[in-house]
Amino acid sequence: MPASPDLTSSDPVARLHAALATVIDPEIRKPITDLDMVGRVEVEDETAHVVIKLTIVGCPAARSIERAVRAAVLSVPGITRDEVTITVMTPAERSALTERLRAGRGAQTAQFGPDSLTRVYAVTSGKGGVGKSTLTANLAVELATRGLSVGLIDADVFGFSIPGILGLVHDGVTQPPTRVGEMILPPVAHGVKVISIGMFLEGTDAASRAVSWRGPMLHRTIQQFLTDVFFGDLDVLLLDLPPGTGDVAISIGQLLPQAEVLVVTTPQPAAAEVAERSGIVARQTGQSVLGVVENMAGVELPDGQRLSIFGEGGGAEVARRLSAGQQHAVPLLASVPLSVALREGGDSGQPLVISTPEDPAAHAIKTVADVLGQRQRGLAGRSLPFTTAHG
Ligand SMILES: Nc1ncnc2c1ncn2[C@@H]1O[C@H](COP(=O)(O)OP(=O)(O)OP(=O)(O)O)[C@@H](O)[C@H]1O
Repeated sequence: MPASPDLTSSDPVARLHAALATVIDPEIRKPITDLDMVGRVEVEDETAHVVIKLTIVGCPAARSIERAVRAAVLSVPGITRDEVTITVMTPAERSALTERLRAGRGAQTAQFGPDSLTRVYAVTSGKGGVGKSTLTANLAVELATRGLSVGLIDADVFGFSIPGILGLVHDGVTQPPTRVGEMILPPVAHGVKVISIGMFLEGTDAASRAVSWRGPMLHRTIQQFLTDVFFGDLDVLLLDLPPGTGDVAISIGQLLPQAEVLVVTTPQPAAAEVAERSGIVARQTGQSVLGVVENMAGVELPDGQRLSIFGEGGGAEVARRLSAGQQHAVPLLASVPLSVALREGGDSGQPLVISTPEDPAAHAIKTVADVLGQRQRGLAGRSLPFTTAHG
């Protein structure tokens, strides 16, 4: 741990360290000084000589780190020139860093176990195409804009759409995560740490990206996401599950028994039964159903008429059915109307909650975020292995 930053120190090297402590690794989201990425720091006349050790060769964040380091160095009073040398950590330094990031957690141990303070929400639906991924992505971004540390696992292995919705697909290529040894650093989109099976598949054509896996392999993939992906200290982890009641839902039940489940449905009465089933499976695997979100609900037209393409009442019906025989009623958390802006935001990688926050659909999504953002399992008061002020 570095000495506490002092930008006013009379020692120019101490001032440089203080300035470098403001540079955050964009992937790990910690100050580079906490990550042992700063090597030699010297001052000669008014020139700062700084050695930065990147975690891996060809680190995608290299450019932005270098830019931030130069800006930080030149912001120090008395420094007018910078000599920044970029090198790479030795394997020993890298594995020491990986160990520290795991904070004593063994290589094979999953994050977010039962004693974790992270709130885990699995978003499920009975049918496909009801807007589960769109809502999950918007909820994650909304929670991140509220200052929470948010991770998102796209466990919809057959229809992974989260990277596209969050703007992580460029020219048909999904931004890959960075690997540091065995550790995988998830790309960050709109403040959310995102991991998706789509990031591990080569090629841009549909055939090479089609996933047809059996249960055990799906289970291993989700398990790997929970062990090898470095999420750091999260307040909230969201999982976008595939539609239905298949293997992934059961794996999540086993791997994350404390997960609470959100059931997404359309207002169509026929969809209610299948949506109810996904909630029941979640319960059978020991998870609790937090609530129901109705999506693609009716919209008010300019002439005041209501257009309900998918009918009315499906959300309330699913909530009613899932409440039957339960000690606590399962609430209908929100009814998200059909929205062109919501669809466009998904297509352009600019989620509605930040691109058009005044849209009625954004308001409904924020109502759900109000519930998810309550920090019953938050990190407050926990002593953490890293300084969190910048992380
Ligand atoms: N409220 C809404 N208004 C308009 N379009 C919406 C709304 N919600 C979702 N959509 C659009 O509907 C389509 C399906 O949404 P999405 O991919 O999120 O569904 P899904 O339930 O995750 O599907 P699957 O699980 O099959 O991948 C997308 O084109 C999305 O932009």
